[in-house]
Amino acid sequence: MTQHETIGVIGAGAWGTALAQMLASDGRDVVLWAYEPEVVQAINAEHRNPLYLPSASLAPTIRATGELGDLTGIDTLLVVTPAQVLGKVLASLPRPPRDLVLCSKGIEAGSGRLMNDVAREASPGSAIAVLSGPTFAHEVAAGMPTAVTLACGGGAEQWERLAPAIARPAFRPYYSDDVTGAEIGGAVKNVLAIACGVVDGLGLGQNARAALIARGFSEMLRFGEALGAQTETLTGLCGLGDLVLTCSSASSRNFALGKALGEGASAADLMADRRTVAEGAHTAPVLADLAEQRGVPMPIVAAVNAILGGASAREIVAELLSRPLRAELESDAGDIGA
Ligand SMILES: NC(=O)C1=CN([C@@H]2O[C@H](COP(=O)(O)OP(=O)(O)OC[C@H]3O[C@@H](n4cnc5c(N)ncnc54)[C@H](O)[C@@H]3O)[C@@H](O)[C@H]2O)C=CC1
Ligand SMILES: O=C(CO)COP(=O)(O)O
Repeated sequence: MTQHETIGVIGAGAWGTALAQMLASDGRDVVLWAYEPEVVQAINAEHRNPLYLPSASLAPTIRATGELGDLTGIDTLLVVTPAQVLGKVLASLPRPPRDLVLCSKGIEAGSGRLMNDVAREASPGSAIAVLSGPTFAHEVAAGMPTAVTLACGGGAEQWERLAPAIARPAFRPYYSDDVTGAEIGGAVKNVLAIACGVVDGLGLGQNARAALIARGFSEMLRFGEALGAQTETLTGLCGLGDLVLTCSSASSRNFALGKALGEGASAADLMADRRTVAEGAHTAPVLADLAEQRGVPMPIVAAVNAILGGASAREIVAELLSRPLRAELESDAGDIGA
């Protein structure tokens, strides 16, 4: 039997646990770092993660640990913490690994940095890749077919190392070298998924949701262009693909958060004491600031930010609908003077 390299996964929420299970599906050893001691205990004793992914039975070759030092000597580490703690967790690694594959979706509050910039500083010398796409954790854990963008900052040479380590029969990575684009797709779609949830919660119908997806995608493209992302990256799995998935299903925590807001729940109540992460709620304020600083119009992102800040969802949607009529494409704006 082929001797596979051991892979490490940092973060045993729903997504880290699902990725560990997918990676272990060829019989390889996976070391999974978990933040909570009870998660370490449950995975090692019962091969389950009742806190974050109760539906999955986990492979016995997944070994959980609470010690980041246990990842020392593993060349490939997938990083799957919430975005806001990624830098802190990586800075606690005793030694930077050869390859870091970032799977978290968000922008750092305060600094406005994408995760690859955060990781570069926290883990100097590691080659950085970004894995992102339409990937509900429970489906990946169940072995259902899934495709992702694997954007390799280390180019084709890094892809040659990572693709065989990560691909499985039902898990297909597609190569890209656009790390910035892959990250922007995942971060922005979370905020747009909240918007679609709000529209659903308000009962505004499927036409409105489709309009939000299309106009939200324009915002993603504009922001991506301002930050140097390739448009083609954002039209792929990690942009449009993930946007369509999370804007259409209450399996998305971001969509579900938006739906509850649309139904009238208060943002403060919904965010208090929540165990699972809805990254869009953390990304919206920093994304709205970045867009404003760079002069990128992102009215849907601004609307989500306002609702998360306590504004009435119904009033904010009414404001969005009363904006002046304009050209759909910026390239046509000059024709009608708008
Ligand atoms: N769940 C999914 O289907 C997918 C999630 N993602 C992304 O993966 C990242 C992680 O999300 P999930 O695994 O879903 O999380 P989750 O919502 O299932 O669990 C929360 C996670 O945060 C960890 N955590 C809480 N406080 C922490 C701290 N101070 N330090 C370190 N870890 C802490 C918990 O241990 C747990 O791993 C997010 O950025 C998310 O956007 C990406 C693709 C799919
Ligand atoms: O990113 C995801 C699927 O690709 C998961 O979305 P949620 O974080 O909204 O559940």
